[in-house]
Amino acid sequence: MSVKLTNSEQIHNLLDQYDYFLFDCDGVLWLGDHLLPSVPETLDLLKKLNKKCIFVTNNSTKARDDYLSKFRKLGIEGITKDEVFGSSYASAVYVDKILKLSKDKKVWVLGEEGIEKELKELGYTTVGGSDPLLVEDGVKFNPDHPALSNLDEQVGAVLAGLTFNLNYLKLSLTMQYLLKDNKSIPFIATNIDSTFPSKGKLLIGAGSIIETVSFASGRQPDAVCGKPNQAMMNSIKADNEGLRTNPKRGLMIGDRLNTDMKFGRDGGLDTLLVLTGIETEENVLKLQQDVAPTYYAEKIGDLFEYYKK
Ligand SMILES: O=C(O)[C@H](O)[C@H](O)COP(=O)(O)O
Ligand SMILES: [Mg+2]
Repeated sequence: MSVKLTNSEQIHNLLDQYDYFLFDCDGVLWLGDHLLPSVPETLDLLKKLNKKCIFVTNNSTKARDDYLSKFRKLGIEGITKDEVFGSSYASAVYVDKILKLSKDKKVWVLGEEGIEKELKELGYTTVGGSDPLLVEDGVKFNPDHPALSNLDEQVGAVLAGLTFNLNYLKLSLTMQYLLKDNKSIPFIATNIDSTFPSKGKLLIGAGSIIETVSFASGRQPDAVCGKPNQAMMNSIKADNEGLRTNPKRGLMIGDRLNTDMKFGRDGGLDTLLVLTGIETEENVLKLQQDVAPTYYAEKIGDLFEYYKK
């Protein structure tokens, strides 16, 4: 049964128990550009207590550098690039190190600049993505659009993730690449999140967008690189020996059961679910023990707010 964090003694005991705090971002630290309550104070408290904070997001619209800018813009200083892991970075590393795609091949992107930037940083050329030629503001879809009959023969992989700038042309082009060459072009997805938590409402998530081209092409992704895939956990453990040798000194904090909580549990960490994103207390209380988070709380800021009481 998950323990709800509601008092100072629980928080003091929790802070003594863990050295590594892995934070999901959307629905935990912020909702879009709205910082959630007492987040800076909580991160400052953890820093004062010499805790290691690492940020792990499935939101592929930004590259790691963009997240550093977002933290600074929201008044959170002192975070370094090696403390930020995103599904755009994890997917680009997959293309480079696992798929071993030759650098003279291109990657078709259904997604935003975060994916493009991480791929480019590894030396890849991308097509699609934020290309302005694929924006059809106010223009009726043209089934004879030249791009649909002039696919780029250099494309050697399709990488799909979250985009807020979706249109029928981008979906249709992605589908053409998934069907091309007898469906042989590798299909990589950044993450499976079905919804995107926004202020007070749930919007369409990357997983639902990817499901569209998956259903239409009759193909499932060959790899899904974000949480709960352990690739990012393994990278984090490779950089943090204390967590590698004793994962129970780590706490994974998130808002989604099938990504964040599974990611932490599968990595051998304890887990804290916060109710500021996707999940509800009612859902948590119905969970079987084997998938229930170790703890849950109304919001991450409760770590600070109860600590000082
Ligand atoms: O739709 C998505 O991709 C996800 O809702 C979103 O980006 C999750 O980000 P996270 O909560 O892992 O920071
Ligand atoms: Mg989240």
